[in-house]
Amino acid sequence: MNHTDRSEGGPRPTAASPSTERRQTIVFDAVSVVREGRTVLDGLSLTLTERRIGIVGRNGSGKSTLLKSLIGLVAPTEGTIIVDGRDSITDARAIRAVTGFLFQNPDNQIVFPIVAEDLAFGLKNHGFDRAQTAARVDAALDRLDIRALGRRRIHELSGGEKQLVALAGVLALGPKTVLFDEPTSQLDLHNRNRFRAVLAAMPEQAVVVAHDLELLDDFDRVLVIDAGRIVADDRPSRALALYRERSA
Ligand SMILES: Nc1ncnc2c1ncn2[C@@H]1O[C@H](COP(=O)(O)OP(=O)(O)OP(=O)(O)O)[C@@H](O)[C@H]1O
Repeated sequence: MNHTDRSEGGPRPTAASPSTERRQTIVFDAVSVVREGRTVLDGLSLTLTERRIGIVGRNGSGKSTLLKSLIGLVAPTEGTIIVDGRDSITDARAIRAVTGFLFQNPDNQIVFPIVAEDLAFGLKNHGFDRAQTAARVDAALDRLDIRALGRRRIHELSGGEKQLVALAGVLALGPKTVLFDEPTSQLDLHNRNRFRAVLAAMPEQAVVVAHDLELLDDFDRVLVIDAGRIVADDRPSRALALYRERSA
């Protein structure tokens, strides 16, 4: 699965220990994104340092664009985005080396048919040797309690299993931060609960775009975005109440 910046390689993550503090400071400075004459992000200025950051908003409000801009997949038309001192455009490779991205549809991230081979492909592309790769694949599958899926064919997995495999691929690279774009959109209640537990146990920083508002209940901070602007930035209870009110 094409979890982080495989195509460009980039510096290898230096530490993967889940016990160490892993988070980055993300600074949006007057960021606007204009696409085909439409303002998608409108003058965002934000500093994000928390471990759990949620982003909510109606369809088309700019949430995915915000996530993608953080790792240089979308360039600001105006302003800058700095992640741990690195510019999202000129230093995109370095940012992606420590910032994983989990797409809405895990099928988009599949490269190899067998789960373990697919995970190994991502690691080799990041410069890990054969022994390191095998150890990291095993550790990531163990961490999510999905070792049994290692030899399975990805296209035969359920949506929930694929989502967990995709996350294993991201975590195996040792990111500081993981960006999630609607991670539970395809999951049934059981797998949602499972994903929630996995997320709660992750020491890595997480920025999560979600329509599944319950997922964000115990987050540190929630941003409500509307037409490319932040209309609330608060603890979950307050931010989500405001979002529910605006959506009624
Ligand atoms: N490359 C592009 N060219 C033109 N318009 C774009 C482009 N990328 C995004 N947009 C538009 O920008 C707006 C915001 O898109 P974005 O995907 O960020 O929304 P979102 O909040 O993630 O929506 P959803 O909840 O539906 O996933 C949409 O109206 C979309 O059509």
